[in-house]
Amino acid sequence: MHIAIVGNIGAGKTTLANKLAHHFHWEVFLEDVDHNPYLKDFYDDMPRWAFHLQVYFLNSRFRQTQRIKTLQSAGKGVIQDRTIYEDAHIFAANLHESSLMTERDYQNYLNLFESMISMVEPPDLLLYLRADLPKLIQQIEKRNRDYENNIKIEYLRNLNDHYEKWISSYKHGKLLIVDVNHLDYVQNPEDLGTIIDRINSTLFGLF
Ligand SMILES: Nc1ncnc2c1ncn2[C@@H]1O[C@H](COP(=O)(O)OP(=O)(O)O)[C@@H](O)[C@H]1O
Ligand SMILES: Nc1ncnc2c1ncn2[C@H]1C[C@H](O)[C@@H](COP(=O)(O)O)O1
Repeated sequence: MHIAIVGNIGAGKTTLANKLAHHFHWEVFLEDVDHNPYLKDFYDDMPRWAFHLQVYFLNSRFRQTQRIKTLQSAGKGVIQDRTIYEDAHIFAANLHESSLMTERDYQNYLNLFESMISMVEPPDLLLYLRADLPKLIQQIEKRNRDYENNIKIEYLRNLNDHYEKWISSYKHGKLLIVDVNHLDYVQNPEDLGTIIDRINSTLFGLF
């Protein structure tokens, strides 16, 4: 079983991924953020580092999908924090549309993505955490990563627009949309329970 959690920056993916992995006793696959050699530079100068960062994320995410495949073949359950689909359909697409990545770099990136995606298996469940801008901003501030302090509201809004468009056309498998605007699964166990019930219901038809 493979559940992938998707959503904008600060939506609560990592927090939920850890909680679900603990609940189901499954392995968790998180993003390569702390050791990412481009992320800080990217936030300082997006046009300069957009292509480098996208190639880095694409490769690290692809390697992750191959490790997930191996675990799944061994009958293990996996929770994944963010997917390779988001790199291309959300982040790279947004950078290109915002003129922060050149046409030449974007086409080069897309060709690479197309070569890789044929070897990627979609998750059994895609769990989209939908959050409005105030919630995202509040949680990005709460997390307080220094390089994210200057993220523009416009950037988050554009990403949210891309998420909504992508989710509305997602056809690779089961999809569960959870509105997290009024959920606090950090403080309230009932809120986590509600999400787990919805996952069980979508995946296994329980409840
Ligand atoms: N539903 C929630 N309610 C309250 N706080 C949350 C919730 N989800 C996440 N947080 C907090 O918001 C911050 C960002 O969450 P995180 O899981 O790192 O988001 P993401 O991985 O989507 O970027 C963390 O400090 C986390 O504890
Ligand atoms: N593909 C990406 N392009 C640009 N930025 C990205 C990409 N994937 C992740 N990120 C950024 C967004 C955040 O600053 C960190 C971690 O993501 P988070 O949603 O907080 O888990 O990396």
